[in-house]
Amino acid sequence: MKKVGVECRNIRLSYGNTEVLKDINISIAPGEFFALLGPSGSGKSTLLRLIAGFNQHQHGQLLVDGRDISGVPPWDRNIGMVFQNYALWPHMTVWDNVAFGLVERKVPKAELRERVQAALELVGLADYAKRRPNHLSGGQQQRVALARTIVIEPQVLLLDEPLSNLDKKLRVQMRRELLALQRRLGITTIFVTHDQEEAMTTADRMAVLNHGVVQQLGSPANLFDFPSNRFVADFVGTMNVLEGNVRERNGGDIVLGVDGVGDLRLPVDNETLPTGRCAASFRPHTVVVEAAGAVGDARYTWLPGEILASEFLGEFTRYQIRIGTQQLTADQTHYAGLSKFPPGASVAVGIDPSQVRLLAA
Ligand SMILES: Nc1ncnc2c1ncn2[C@@H]1O[C@H](COP(=O)(O)OP(=O)(O)OP(=O)(O)O)[C@@H](O)[C@H]1O
Repeated sequence: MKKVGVECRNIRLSYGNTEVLKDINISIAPGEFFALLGPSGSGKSTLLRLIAGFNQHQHGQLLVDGRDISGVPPWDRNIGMVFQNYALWPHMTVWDNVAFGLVERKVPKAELRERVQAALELVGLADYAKRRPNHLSGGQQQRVALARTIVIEPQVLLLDEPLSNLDKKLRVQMRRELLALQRRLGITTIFVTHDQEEAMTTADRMAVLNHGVVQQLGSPANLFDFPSNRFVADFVGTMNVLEGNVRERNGGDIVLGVDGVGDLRLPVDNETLPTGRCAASFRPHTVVVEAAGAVGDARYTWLPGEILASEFLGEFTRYQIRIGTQQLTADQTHYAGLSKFPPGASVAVGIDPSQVRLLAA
């Protein structure tokens, strides 16, 4: 099957006076697994439904394979969508659910049988053809919904939070299956989720949406390592933020006077030398915690701190630490027998300047 690209050009959509999508520009490559990530109400489902043809934008263009399909009804789009609640027909067997789209399209019987069988095999449900959906587990129902969509051989597959009804373990298993299936079929896929882990583990690239605006678009690693603003930094993973004023510039370095803490010397990219008020942002796993007074690695900037609280999460311990008048989070890898710092302990907190991103405050 031909792989097609999907492009949103200057798309705007309003419900009454409320602008829900504001000038969306996204270009998805043929065969790409693309995630739309954002909090509740950010406009993810509205955009997905717009691509499916259930919502109509008032401005801009929607191109599939270079052709503007704005105004083309859903059934003429060759786009398949899997809904959050699966939307299976409870009175029909698994077979009939999967066959439905082909019956509608008046596909000849022999071909229909072959395609339904192949779709069920693809999702590992060939032995469940005679069951009804309510006699299946959540994961199996999800697979039926996928088979039902894939069987019509859409050029684009849209998935609206397809894993959110499953428990955590099954969700992890299903997202791997989904990715493997997508790779096998090579079908351009757009996946909506509010779960950053789900987006990061599956997507080739993703867009973070907030209030109907694309905040940033890129590979998961790019967004995680180089968030372009505070919203993305906070939404994709956990981020420490220390606000302050740029006090001095020195070659490739700047000195940030962090409120209530003191100076932090940071290397910056010359082209983006910031001025004025800034936020030094860094991930909890890049922070090192040592006993107060220990001689720490010279690569780090060391600040005195006090443990406020700790959470043991198995693989690591997450500390809340007070430094000056601010608070930060530090994740320390856990090893058997390793003692932990109790609340109230004085510690030295090491910040790795190479891992700090300066963002607009
Ligand atoms: N039919 C509608 N009429 C009016 N407003 C709507 C309609 N559908 C959605 N909205 C509004 O549009 C905004 C975006 O909704 P949308 O469902 O796209 O968000 P979302 O990011 O998918 O959220 P969630 O993760 O909760 O599904 C919300 O403020 C919502 O209230």
